[in-house]
Amino acid sequence: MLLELLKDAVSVVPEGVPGIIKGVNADSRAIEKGEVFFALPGTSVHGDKFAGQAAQRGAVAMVTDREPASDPGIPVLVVDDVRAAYARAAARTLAPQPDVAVAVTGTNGKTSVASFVRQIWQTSGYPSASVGTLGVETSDGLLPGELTTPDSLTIHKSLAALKARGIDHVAMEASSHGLDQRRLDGIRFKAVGFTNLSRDHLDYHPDMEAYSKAKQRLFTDLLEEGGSAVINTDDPEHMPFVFAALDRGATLLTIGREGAFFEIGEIRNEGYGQRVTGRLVGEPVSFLLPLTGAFQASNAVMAIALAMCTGVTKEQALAAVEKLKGAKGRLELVAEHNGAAIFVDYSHKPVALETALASLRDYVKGKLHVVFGAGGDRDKGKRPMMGEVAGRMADKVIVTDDNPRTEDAATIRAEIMAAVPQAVEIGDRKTAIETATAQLMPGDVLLIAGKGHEDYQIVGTTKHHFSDHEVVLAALKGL
Ligand SMILES: CC(=O)N[C@H]1[C@@H](OP(=O)(O)OP(=O)(O)OC[C@H]2O[C@@H](n3ccc(=O)[nH]c3=O)[C@H](O)[C@@H]2O)O[C@H](CO)[C@@H](O)[C@@H]1O[C@H](C)C(=O)N[C@@H](C)C(=O)N[C@H](CCC(=O)O)C(=O)O
Ligand SMILES: Nc1ncnc2c1ncn2[C@@H]1O[C@H](COP(=O)(O)OP(=O)(O)OP(=O)(O)O)[C@@H](O)[C@H]1O
Ligand SMILES: N[C@H](CCC[C@H](N)C(=O)O)C(=O)O
Ligand SMILES: [Mg+2]
Repeated sequence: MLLELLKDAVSVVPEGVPGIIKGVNADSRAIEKGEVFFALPGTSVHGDKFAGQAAQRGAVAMVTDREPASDPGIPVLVVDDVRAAYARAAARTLAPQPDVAVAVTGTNGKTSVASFVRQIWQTSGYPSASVGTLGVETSDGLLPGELTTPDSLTIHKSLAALKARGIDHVAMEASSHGLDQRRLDGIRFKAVGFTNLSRDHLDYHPDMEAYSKAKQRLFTDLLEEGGSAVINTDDPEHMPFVFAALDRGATLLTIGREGAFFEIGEIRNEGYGQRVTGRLVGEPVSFLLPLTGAFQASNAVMAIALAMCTGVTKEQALAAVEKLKGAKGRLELVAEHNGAAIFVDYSHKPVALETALASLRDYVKGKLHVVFGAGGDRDKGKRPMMGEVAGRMADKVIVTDDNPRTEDAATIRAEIMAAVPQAVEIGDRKTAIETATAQLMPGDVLLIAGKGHEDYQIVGTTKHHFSDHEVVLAALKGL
């Protein structure tokens, strides 16, 4: 790997760096001989603390954003935005990447939209992948990952592997953490999308404006020149994204009830699916979406727009959405029992929970039940908000555990229960699900919210195997 490649990422290459470098890494524990160590300002510690270890393991230089307190014994280069430099260096050293990348941001719907874009591309004849909360997915299967937007090095290793397999189309989820931490800065997107903005992650971002600004980076900084921006104008927070797109000189495609690119007209339930009618660039269109919940119509329309920005025709896109499969655990009908329906959903934020419960109300002839909790070591403000939503939207509420992590699980439950005192508290998630399923009467609907695709419960720092799907099916067998 030529040192030349680094020059794109940093303005001046320090004296003494050899002509050939092996690669880049921001983790001193994983540095290999011949690599350049990027010392990043972390949320818990600054990477420069580990410069000595990096040098000892064979780093040939260090790039960072402040003068190190002590001489690490290797050349040091100080840059303004070392996270961005790291992302660009990772991109250059691991090039090439797939030719066509699109990304979607927003509080809810990213995983669904990325998956739908991948499926539309695939059905239209483009080998493709999605990268996000579920991991890296292709038509061959899923490689699970840890983060929604992985770190730059992981992303570029994945992209390089996809390219090597002949995959040239990739749809990515851009989380606010990922955007703020520049994890995607080495990628230029041909099209980007904004779904919606509501409360989440205020443990990380100082306020909602900072949270929105982090998401706007996708439009202001990462969209390639002449690229396209798809915006859901049904969301009240969409305007800053329109301005960001216009500032960038992007082609603007609006979708929603008043969308100019796709105007959503009527959405009518057909069984657990729905018939969507509207206008695509003024022309009347209609498709049968085999998914539950009006929010999925919005996600599908966004995916149609992103796919059409990248070579898919209107006819291909409309045919492909009729075959869409929902992302695992996104308002997924897991079982029907005794005339009642049981859904698993990944709503772990107030608006998502409200959206899921509102979507299911259409199917309730008896009572709407919900079992949910809230994650530990995450935004605490969400807890009473989710409690309030459940109390208002459901008839029977059970509050349980959802990844308490290093927090006291009973305290998390109490913070939810404060806003929904009529709820029943059952900490053990398995018992909570068993109790709820045993209560179901004909015409009832049960929503098990928060975990979706997850197959674990994190208590302390230990991941225990736990799947809402498995517990539901086992509980029904016992009834
Ligand atoms: C709060 C947060 O976002 N942390 C992420 C961040 O870590 P950090 O930079 O703060 O790490 P740090 O521990 O302070 O260390 C600073 C630097 O020192 C380096 N280091 C550290 C120790 C050592 O011995 N040697 C060493 O070199 C680290 O590699 C790092 O470069 O950067 C790391 C590498 O990219 C991430 O793995 C890590 O994600 C943690 C595990 C995490 O839980 N993140 C979640 C909150 C997250 O990012 N979630 C979003 C949103 C999900 C959603 O949409 O709901 C996601 O995209 O998944
Ligand atoms: N367009 C939407 N509007 C409102 N709620 C939605 C929308 N799409 C999905 N949801 C709700 O949000 C949940 C998560 O959906 P999805 O995984 O697609 O979103 P995400 O943005 O990827 O979430 P995360 O930030 O956890 O990665 C769904 O299970 C559903 O309850
Ligand atoms: N990517 C999300 C996942 C949350 C899922 C939920 N089950 C929880 O643990 O809170 C986050 O880190 O906030
Ligand atoms: Mg996601």
